[in-house]
Amino acid sequence: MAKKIGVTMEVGNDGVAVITISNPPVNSLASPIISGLKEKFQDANQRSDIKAIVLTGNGGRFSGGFDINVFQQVHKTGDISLMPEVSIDLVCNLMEDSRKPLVAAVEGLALGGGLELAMACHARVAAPKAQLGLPELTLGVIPGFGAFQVDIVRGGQKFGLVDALVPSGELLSTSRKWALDIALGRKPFLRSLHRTDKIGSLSEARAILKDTRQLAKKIAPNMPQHHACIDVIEEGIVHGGYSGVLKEAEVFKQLVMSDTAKALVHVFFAQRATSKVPNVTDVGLKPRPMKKVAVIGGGLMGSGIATALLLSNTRVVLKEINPDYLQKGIKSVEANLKSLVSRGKLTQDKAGKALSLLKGVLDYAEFKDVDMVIEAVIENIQLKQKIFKEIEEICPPHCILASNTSTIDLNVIGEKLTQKIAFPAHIMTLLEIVRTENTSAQVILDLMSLGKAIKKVPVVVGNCIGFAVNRTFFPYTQGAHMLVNLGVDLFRVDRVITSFGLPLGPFQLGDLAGHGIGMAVKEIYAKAYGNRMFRSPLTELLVKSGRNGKINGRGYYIYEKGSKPKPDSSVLSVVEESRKLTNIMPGGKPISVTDKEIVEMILFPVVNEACRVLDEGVVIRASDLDVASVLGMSFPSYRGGIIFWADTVGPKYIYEKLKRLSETYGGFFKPSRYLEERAMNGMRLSEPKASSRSRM
Ligand SMILES: CCCCCCCCCCCCC[C@H](O)CC(=O)SCCNC(=O)CCNC(=O)[C@H](O)C(C)(C)COP(=O)(O)OP(=O)(O)OC[C@H]1O[C@@H](n2cnc3c(N)ncnc32)[C@H](O)[C@@H]1OP(=O)(O)O
Repeated sequence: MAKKIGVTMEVGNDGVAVITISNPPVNSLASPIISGLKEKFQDANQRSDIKAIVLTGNGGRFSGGFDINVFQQVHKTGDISLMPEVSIDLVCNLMEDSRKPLVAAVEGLALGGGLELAMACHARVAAPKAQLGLPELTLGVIPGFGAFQVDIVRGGQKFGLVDALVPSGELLSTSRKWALDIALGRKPFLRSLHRTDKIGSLSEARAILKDTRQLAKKIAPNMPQHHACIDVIEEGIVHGGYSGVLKEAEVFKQLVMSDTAKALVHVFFAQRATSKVPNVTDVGLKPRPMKKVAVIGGGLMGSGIATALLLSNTRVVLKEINPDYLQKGIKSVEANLKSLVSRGKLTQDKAGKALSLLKGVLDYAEFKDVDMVIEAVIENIQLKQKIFKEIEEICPPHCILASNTSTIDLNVIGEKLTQKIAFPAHIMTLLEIVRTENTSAQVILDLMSLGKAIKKVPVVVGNCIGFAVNRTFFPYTQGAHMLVNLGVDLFRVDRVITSFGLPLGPFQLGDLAGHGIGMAVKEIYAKAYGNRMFRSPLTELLVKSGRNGKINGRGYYIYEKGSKPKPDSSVLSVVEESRKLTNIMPGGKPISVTDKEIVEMILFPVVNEACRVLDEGVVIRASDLDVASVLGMSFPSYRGGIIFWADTVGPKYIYEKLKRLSETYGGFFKPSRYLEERAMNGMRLSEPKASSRSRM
């Protein structure tokens, strides 16, 4: 059924006009909605039978904000005129300065422009679970409907953003009465843009703005929108609310066209596109409920997976090999839940309920009626094969057998099985659901549904060593090791990469993950991708010197409780030993590189491997790999993800740079066929492939 888009107005016998926004699923402020609002507000202000106005949203949601599809159109066409020039006309003239009182009845959510419309009203009545927010910064823009000109931009009744909280069933009636009370002078007729009672002196304001500018420089050095917010707030404080709204519209227009906005809007839609899997989500299948799930292995990953499942109200059977390990695993789950409670993310009551769904076992007796088994033991192929062979005899036919492996080829784990199996890999925000040629569409759908239930972002990927993320990023650490063996300071490498936007540089990341893991899987990668790997002895030497990483307080950095990691200068002797063994410094002298070259020598090989991932069809679409790089490797979202960023830099430039580097430093930098083809033909890396070669 076609969705109903528009703005309606119903006038009651009480003389109150209820104006309702309708644009499923989130009542976004698309062009027809904005013109409909202008028409209804004009009409309501002219009609003598209307004393007051209530604004609300259809379907239990007020409004999810301005239509982000318009941003995407502007980015595709470069035509900024697609953006409505409405701030002053709609928000100021027709709402703020309306002769008749306007009350917002807010249910569900009021985000971005949705919240700004509510703020332009003369009062706001909300239902208890309403979500209020200004997420524009996450899209690379700023609120463009005057939010920053209202002197209360924080949520909740306490700060005056919401005047009353009432149960959903009383929302409209309370809002109507509130609007009438304002019309009859029984409640104040407050125009936000005119309010200055909460603004201090100019000097006080300027001091706060100065500190805020310092903070913005620190937390968002690479993004313009945070600094732009401060500029428009200052404009409003110094020159008044109306000037501030005009400044917002002007700055909004500039930011919409910024690279940051293009990247963040791309990631917004890319993340939602991952839910669309051809021949899985478009063939009428329904996901099956996962009522009871077994987790084998109560270590860091197993207990984390068990915790996520329990929080989604799933019964969990946690199996370990002996009572000590089992007790440790259960304690880890308890600690995970306790940490959520202490951080205010979970009530004590819900934590108790979640824990009541957990059962620890030492054998497979409880596996007879499980809907799924997730193996989360150490990365040992024989052990994994043995476990799956054992449980295949016991589990019911419909049961999904899954592994948490982040590296091992699934066909190898499952080679001794007769059953069809599927394997979700790493559980973080990103959930790579890895499919083999044996995995049915139904199982994929079940896993996608379970992934969403445990608040992850599922991305369906093909089967190869490292799957999508770890495969794409294996050159990340190796490029850094090459630079250090070429004489570049390792702490400088980390600083440059964090300045680029990754939260941790490659060396600090290695400390965090633990260097033992890297060594355990090194041979698996060498067997699969050896012809293009840089083999560095640095990790082995580091571990041999007693430095396993954060886990034992020392790696490349020193880790002391309560303080930030400190570079460990004593590690440089280990680095020197590695440099002697690799002996790759030209003429025995350290190379001289710029910061830009450090970024290129580390991330261009990653782009190169990403091209091979696209070429082999390991992902359905390039934007899935962007999402996977952002959520799985913390690649900066404001650069759009690994492929989006590479297309911004330019495939030809990357290809030529890699070609020159490979002539100097060897096969690690050798451009892939996919990259060469696209560079030579002037094609973007994200353009879908013509051929259908795929691992899916
Ligand atoms: C000549 C030119 C002059 C120019 C001058 C400029 C003047 C200014 C004019 C513009 C003023 C701008 C005003 C405002 O300040 C700017 C904004 O409002 S920006 C948008 C702010 N809102 C958001 O960021 C919210 C984004 N959405 C979400 O966070 C979530 O979707 C949700 C709302 C919390 C709902 O979450 P879920 O229930 O999980 O659902 P999904 O996320 O899967 O979404 C479902 C479906 O809806 C689509 N969608 C969601 N939000 C929007 C949106 N704001 N616009 C369009 N579409 C939206 C989403 O893509 C999904 O679609 P599907 O995948 O199902 O097709």
